[in-house]
Amino acid sequence: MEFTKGHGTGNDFVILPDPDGALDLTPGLVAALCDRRRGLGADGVLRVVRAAKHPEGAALAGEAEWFMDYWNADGSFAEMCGNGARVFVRYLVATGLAVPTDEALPVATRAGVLRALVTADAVAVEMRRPRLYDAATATLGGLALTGTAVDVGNPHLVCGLPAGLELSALDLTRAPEVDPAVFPAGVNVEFTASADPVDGTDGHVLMRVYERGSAETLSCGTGACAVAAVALRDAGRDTGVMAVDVPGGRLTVTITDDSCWLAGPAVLVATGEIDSTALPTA
Ligand SMILES: N[C@@H](CCC[C@H](N)C(=O)O)C(=O)O
Repeated sequence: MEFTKGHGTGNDFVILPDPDGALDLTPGLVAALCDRRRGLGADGVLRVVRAAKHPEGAALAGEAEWFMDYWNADGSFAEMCGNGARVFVRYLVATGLAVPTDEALPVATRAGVLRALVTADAVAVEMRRPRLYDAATATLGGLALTGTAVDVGNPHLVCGLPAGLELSALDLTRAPEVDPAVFPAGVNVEFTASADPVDGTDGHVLMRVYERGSAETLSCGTGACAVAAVALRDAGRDTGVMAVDVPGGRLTVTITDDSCWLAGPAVLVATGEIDSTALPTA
């Protein structure tokens, strides 16, 4: 099985080319590939399949040639992955499966068709505009933090830290507890602190994330969009440009009246072949 490994601000993925949708990708195989000791190791898998050849992509095949079949490291599905989409587009362009033009490149996902713009240093994707919809609590080792639930195609809970508590003090080796009635399908939880202004932006936020299906990661693109929307709301604004610093680097989120662009580096680091018979079995 051929693979490429890539990452966006440290959020890393195994990319599996499967243009005709022939691969029997199972939750067990995904979890084995993402195993950091006995597999390749990754936060998730991106299967590159023609939209027309994937049951969830077929309806979008008229709008986008390629479908991003995204899986979390534990073998569960997610509707959307912002960094995954950026790395997916980097792969399409690097392998010649798509040719970048001045026009934004469409990509089909479980959350609909997104558009991407590619430069040498960055890939920007237009995400769904974040929708802030509820207040909810995350509890972490006895610390209860109230935050804002946000829909970015996938579910998020954004919790600001109280004054005096550093992001680095949080223990994210365990999942934060959340109310399953508010998040019946689980949730990605972002913890945030504000930071000094960055030139060319309207605000600057630091964030750590515990991802549904992947545990703590170095970055989460949809999470950055959710965090930016909450920070803008807290500043009394609906639109603006936010720098979001994650442990793996910096993402820039630009929210307008009708769009949300997520931008940052997207890097391919290796290509090779996997001996799937040597992977741990589920
Ligand atoms: N890392 C991603 C989000 C991946 C999906 C998430 N774990 C979920 O289950 O919703 C990103 O960059 O957005």
